[in-house]
Amino acid sequence: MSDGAPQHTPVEDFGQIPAASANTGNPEDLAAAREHGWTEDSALDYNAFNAPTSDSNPTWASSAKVYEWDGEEGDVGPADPELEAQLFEGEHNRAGTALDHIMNFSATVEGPQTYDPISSFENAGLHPQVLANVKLCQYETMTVIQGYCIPIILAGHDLVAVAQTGSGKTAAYLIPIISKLMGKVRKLQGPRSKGGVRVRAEPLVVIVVPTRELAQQIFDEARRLCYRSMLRPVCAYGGIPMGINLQELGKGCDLLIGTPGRLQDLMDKPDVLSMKRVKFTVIDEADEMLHTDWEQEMSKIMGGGDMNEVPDHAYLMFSATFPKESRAAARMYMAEDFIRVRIGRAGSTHKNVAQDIIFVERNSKKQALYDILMARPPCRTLVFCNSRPAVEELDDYLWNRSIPTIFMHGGRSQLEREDAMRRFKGEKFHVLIATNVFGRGIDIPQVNHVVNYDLPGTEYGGISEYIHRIGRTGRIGHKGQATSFYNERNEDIAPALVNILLETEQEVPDFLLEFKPEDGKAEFVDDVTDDEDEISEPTYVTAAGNGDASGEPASPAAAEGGWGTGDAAEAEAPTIDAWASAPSAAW
Ligand SMILES: Nc1ncnc2c1ncn2[C@@H]1O[C@H](COP(=O)(O)OP(=O)(O)OP(=O)(O)O)[C@@H](O)[C@H]1O
Repeated sequence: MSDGAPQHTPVEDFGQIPAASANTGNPEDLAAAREHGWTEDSALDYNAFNAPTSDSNPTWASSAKVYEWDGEEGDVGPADPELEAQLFEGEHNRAGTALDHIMNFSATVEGPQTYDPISSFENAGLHPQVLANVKLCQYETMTVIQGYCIPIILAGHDLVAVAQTGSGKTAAYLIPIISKLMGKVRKLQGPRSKGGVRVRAEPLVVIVVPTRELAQQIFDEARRLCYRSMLRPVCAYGGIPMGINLQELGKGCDLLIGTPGRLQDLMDKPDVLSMKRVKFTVIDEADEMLHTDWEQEMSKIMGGGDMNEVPDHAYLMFSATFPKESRAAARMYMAEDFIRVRIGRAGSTHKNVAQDIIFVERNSKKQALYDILMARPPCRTLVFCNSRPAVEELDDYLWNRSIPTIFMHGGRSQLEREDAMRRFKGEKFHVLIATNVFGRGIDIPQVNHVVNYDLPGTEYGGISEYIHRIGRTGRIGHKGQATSFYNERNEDIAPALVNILLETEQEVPDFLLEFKPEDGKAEFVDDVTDDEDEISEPTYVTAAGNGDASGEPASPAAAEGGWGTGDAAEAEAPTIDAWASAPSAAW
């Protein structure tokens, strides 16, 4: 076991010495793995895992540095070269060359009002510092979901937005929210700590996500987009000492990003956290968060405590999948005039992920995976199993065959989870074996291969989970490979799987042909729109899209890499002074 678990060598045997790095399995396997290019695992300090954690432990991702500016000399603070390098030069995804496959879906907008989409960040009317931060992020082309969501969020609507994995949904909500708040922070913001005295956190934005790793990732994106502003993001999730959260919240907080359990705990401490100023509540991976498993936490977060219930509070929900039952649940929380944006079919995926389905009997899976890893060039690989024991067993097996592995599941300590994450990002060619905890939202550059060692049957999230898992590769215009092991036990997912293969023009293997619809075309009965009787007097507006999933651009603008006319919504980027003096319609 490569990332901290003591099964292979008891922790105490290492004393103060870092663990030996080399896998100690069969010498032939070791030689074969090295010859193939699977690199040595790096040394791991087991003592660090056993060190007592304290509130000042600097290793927690939630303690990462944020830009601090009190605004006394203007809304935009001076550059901080060291932080700037850390935020923008570190490893994060840049758009790949196959961006057209996520740009050519048609968009559907449903709601009482529509907004022309915009097609470039320069013309989106963003706060100049947000625009500068977008440039530092190297976001050059605006993705379709961003072009539709930015004007809707700037206009203050409640929104449900569904778009393919890796299409930039996080920035689609963070950019307009941060832009709208920047320049108004002084007027809106809650207390700030002075002289080290803790204050009560009164965030303007609350972002709820299902996993700790996703909270950390969105926190990082918020740190980038809030750079040089007065806005202060804070991240709070379970598994770390509550004191760490209290310390960060006590400095003041404008954007709070967290997991539901920890947010609920914090809301139970009215002297620590007040929701009375919240202007935006964002539910990311919304279909997952609206699942009945989270009902108690979500009803508290959506309306509990002293939550701001004035209509100037917008609710935004985002996901790549939004099955019908989640859509019904979402409406409970939305204003009557909420807008829905769908890029392509809700729950669809793009063609940048090549999907192979391979028939493998249950007891041959380990060897099959080993063979695949040894047949393909080594790359950053993510392997999904459906249970924690299966993850650990597979990790053991591959590790003993000299493949560098890391494993991750909800049963690991937070220190282990954060270390696993750091190492997976830091090592070039590691294989991360994980449960569904890693299935959604996680954005790690150069994950070139995703393997569904266990396909997610209905009880593990079904086809939605499949879409999210394979979406860990092929992100934002990069190409990726997904391989899934199939046998008779996976028949429950077979019809839906075949539909996805047909929709994305992938080969349907012989053993799945019996599930192919007679006319050979993908059939989706549930994912097009809601039944009319479930919606209160809707006015549907279907916006002209820029194409369809076939990859054919629908307009010359799409062919040029831009799309939509968006004239009405587009505006010249204002100066900082003009921005600060502009009247705000809502606030
Ligand atoms: N306009 C853009 N140009 C280039 N890169 C972008 C742009 N917008 C976002 N990105 C980058 O694309 C990557 C994927 O974005 P993000 O994680 O928000 O995708 P997502 O749609 O939320 O995916 P998922 O459904 O898997 O959560 C991130 O690394 C992000 O920094």
